[in-house]
Amino acid sequence: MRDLPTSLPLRLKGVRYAVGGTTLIPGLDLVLDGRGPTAVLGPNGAGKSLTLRLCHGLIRPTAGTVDWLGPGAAPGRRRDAMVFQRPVMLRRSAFGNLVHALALSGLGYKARREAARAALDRFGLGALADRPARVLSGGEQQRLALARAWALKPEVLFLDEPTANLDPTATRAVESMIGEFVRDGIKIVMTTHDLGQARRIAQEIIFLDRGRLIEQTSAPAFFDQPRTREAAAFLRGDLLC
Ligand SMILES: Nc1ncnc2c1ncn2[C@@H]1O[C@H](COP(=O)(O)OP(=O)(O)OP(=O)(O)O)[C@@H](O)[C@H]1O
Repeated sequence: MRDLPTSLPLRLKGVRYAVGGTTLIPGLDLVLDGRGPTAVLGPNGAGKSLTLRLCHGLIRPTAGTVDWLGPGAAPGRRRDAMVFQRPVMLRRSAFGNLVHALALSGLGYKARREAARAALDRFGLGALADRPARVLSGGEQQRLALARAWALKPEVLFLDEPTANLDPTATRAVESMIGEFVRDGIKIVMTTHDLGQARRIAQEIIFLDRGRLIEQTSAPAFFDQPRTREAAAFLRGDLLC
């Protein structure tokens, strides 16, 4: 068990995000603390992926601020990782992909090879170590991407629809890995369209609609007694308009 994340809370204050004159996120105020796992829910186009990308620093807000406020937060210190719906694998073996990511994080030759091996073994991927990563199945690649992220020892892991293209068996395998991350003390923030998955995994729900934060609440409260008309309609499967 790792210590609780020390870089959190992460605060988005007055965040606006626009592309080419079109405002996609009009103004987002959000605080992510050590509670969780957190599921970010909302209809297509609600701004879930953009919000994760803003949190992770992949895109910069047009206005407003994104700040890590915890006692362990320090400028330039990497404390979060992100895994995408379609993982990006380099043209090398599964093991080579992990070693490469660990090299970029600054680990020396021997340490990164040991850490890569440990990550593959920990998640039952040892048999895939020498296979070219790009020929692995979608489920195997996603598990490899998660093992690669875990090997970097993030405090916070952003997952953007990690099981969107996976069959039930691969989905279960990914959810089981997420469970292990949580037990390791990693704060999970994930988007999903699978409400069953959100119920299984999340303790906190962030519900977005049209780039706005509509609700941030505990998962039981969200599913049993949504406070807003938008959330209730979303849970009923109604189109939001
Ligand atoms: N680079 C971009 N240029 C223009 N529009 C964009 C860009 N990136 C995202 N958008 C738009 O911003 C809105 C929010 O996108 P985002 O991907 O965050 O939605 P989402 O909630 O993750 O949706 P989904 O559930 O469909 O994946 C969408 O309408 C999308 O088309």
